[in-house]
Amino acid sequence: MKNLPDPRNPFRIGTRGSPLALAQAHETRDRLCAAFDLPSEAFEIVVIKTTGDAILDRPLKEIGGKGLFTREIEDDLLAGRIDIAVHSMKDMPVQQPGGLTLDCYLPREDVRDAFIAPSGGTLSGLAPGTKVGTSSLRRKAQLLNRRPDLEIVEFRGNVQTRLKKLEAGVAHCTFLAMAGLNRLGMSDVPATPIATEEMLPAVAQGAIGIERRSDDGRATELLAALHHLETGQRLAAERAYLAALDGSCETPIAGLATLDGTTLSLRGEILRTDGSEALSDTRTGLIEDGAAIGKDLAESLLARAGHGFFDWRTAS
Ligand SMILES: NCc1[nH]cc(CCC(=O)O)c1CC(=O)O
Repeated sequence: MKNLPDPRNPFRIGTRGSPLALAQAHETRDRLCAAFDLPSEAFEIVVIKTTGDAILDRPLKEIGGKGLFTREIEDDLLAGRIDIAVHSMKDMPVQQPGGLTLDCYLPREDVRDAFIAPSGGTLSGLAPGTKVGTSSLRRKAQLLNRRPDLEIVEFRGNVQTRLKKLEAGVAHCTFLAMAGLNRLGMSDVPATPIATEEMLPAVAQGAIGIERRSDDGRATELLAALHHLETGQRLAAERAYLAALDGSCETPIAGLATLDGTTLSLRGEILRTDGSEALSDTRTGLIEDGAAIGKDLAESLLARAGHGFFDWRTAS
């Protein structure tokens, strides 16, 4: 490959500044160094402060929802201030702005949610009225669906902030993605993984995506060497499902694709925000039909839900 980055002309990797985002950017840099036998100085990690990082005291859906953490990074990418942007795919809208391409995924981490209770206890053993901290509409609805007797406490901030809130007694327990804990190397956190049959994760949970300007030939070549095929195939189905559901941060939606030989299975769940109703189903087909499987599953769930399933959106 001609025109490889070098320390005098480093390739700029844009990221948010949270510890998890930085870990993901470093993983991206390390993989690029290994794939092209380059020194780490050939890359520069550029930290971008986003509005979502600055506002910590309000629920995400009030300040702009999904895309809030990524729009400003995408502006820097379009303006040429960075060469690629590293994202948690779980936080990415299904469509990218014109001029940008998102088709490079790193190998997916553990997709499961984890139950975190520093003062002990199990998820099934929680006493009625226990305070559970989460700001995720999906986790809140899934939990209330099974345990309407629990109390949900709004809980934003990065992994470290949430753990501090638990210590301070704001809530008794919380949920975090295993992927985040693993990528941060936080094996000391008392985390119990929850089986996906028990709590279906968010679409794209555990996957890192790398975005580039569509016309940047160098970035296209560099990222082609990093792309993980199976992760891309699973996300194609999950994101087609999300797109057909018109999913945003404001709707409790879960979805997970798994591969077995030439077959892809996609399980999806949609819930009323208060947890009073949950609908789920699974579709299986050929891996290359992932996008159609996603759309088909979404449409059948929406048909069962009927008009008004998500109507709380206009009600409050
Ligand atoms: N919405 C925040 C967010 N985005 C991605 C992750 C975790 C890592 C991942 O799923 O890749 C988290 C935190 C969490 O849910 O615990």
